[in-house]
Amino acid sequence: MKTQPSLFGGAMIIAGTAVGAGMLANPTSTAGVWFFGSLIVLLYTWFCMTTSGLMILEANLHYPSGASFDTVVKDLLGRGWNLVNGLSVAFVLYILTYAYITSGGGITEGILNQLMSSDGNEVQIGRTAGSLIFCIVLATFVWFSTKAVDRFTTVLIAGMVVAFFLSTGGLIGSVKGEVLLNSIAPGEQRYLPYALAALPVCLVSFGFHGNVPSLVKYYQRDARRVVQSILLGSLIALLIYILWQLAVQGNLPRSEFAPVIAKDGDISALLQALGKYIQTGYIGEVLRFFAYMAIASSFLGVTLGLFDYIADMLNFDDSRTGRTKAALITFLPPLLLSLKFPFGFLIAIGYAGLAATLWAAIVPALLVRASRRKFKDSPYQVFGGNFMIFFIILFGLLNILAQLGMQFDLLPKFTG
Ligand SMILES: N[C@@H](Cc1ccccc1)C(=O)O
Repeated sequence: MKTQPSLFGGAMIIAGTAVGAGMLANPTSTAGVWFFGSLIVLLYTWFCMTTSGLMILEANLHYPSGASFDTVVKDLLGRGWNLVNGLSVAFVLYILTYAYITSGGGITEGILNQLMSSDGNEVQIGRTAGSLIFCIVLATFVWFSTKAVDRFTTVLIAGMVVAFFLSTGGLIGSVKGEVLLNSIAPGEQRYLPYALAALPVCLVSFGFHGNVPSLVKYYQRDARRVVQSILLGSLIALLIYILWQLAVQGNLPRSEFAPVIAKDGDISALLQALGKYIQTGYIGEVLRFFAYMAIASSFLGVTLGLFDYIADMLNFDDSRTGRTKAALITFLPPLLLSLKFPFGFLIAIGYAGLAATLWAAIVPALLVRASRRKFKDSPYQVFGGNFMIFFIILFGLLNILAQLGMQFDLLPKFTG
């Protein structure tokens, strides 16, 4: 008898994918609604994104293992939706892979330069080498197997958790009530107008949905296991985001976010601004390490989803040749793009949000509606009936509204 992979492994794949670049931008994008508002936005987004992940599972279970979006959407919603969905999935996964290679490549370059340089002998390997090394090393795990990704992601997340608690532990110790409550702050006193604008970045930070079909295969269609790992994985992400909000928004006053916002939420700008309020010498180093682990584990999760998606769509088998072909189509385009345009991280995350709303919120709800009509019996059904379908579509529409509102400057913009 084959033994089941552990629950922990699946939860790690989910949490590893979710916790990533989106999270690093959360405190800045929620500066307008500030701490309590951000808790509400985070909880709402967590609930909706977890539920939509479960909806993908429900629809997926009507199809053979390994069937991913392409198969399921085409059958349930038709060719038109499948085209829209396929384009938005590919767009999000590819552009995130690109974003991870640019930022992960930059950090790799920095670390290797530091390691190989000695007094009087400065080594500069360059951004291209950094990106190539980062991408090739991680891509090898994906090419090898899902199990290898699971193992390595677990190691990365362990490192990430340690770095996270070391850095935010220091920050949480110095949280000040008046900063957190913004009670003696000068400047802008309104919060509510900025609630909508906080949604899309939070949506990106709870994105893991490309991995649901992979998990169905991984747990050999054991629905209970997949549900548990989606719940556990997304709860871990939620917990980490709340602590992160507390660490940042409890130290850096709301009125001081201006320079960070001016730099599009750049993480080093954030650390610099924080530096005026606490001692960030070692915290800065550990936070950089944390960001690196977060980016690497998201890279693994996202490209695993993309890899399975491509293999399913182009009918590549699980042989060495099949996997090599899928790997080339997965990694080569974003790698080449990142070598040509090495600095496009934040712009990429922005576009990812809009496209992700479509396939990670709206399409899952439509899939469940269609599959409940088509199949009378389901091995698994998401709670909440038709109301939940409506609730998730509303969430998606609010996000699209927020994105468009920001694009066309129709929403009030918090500038610190
Ligand atoms: N949650 C990931 C991004 C992501 C979005 C959608 C699907 C998969 C991953 C991050 O914050 O980095």
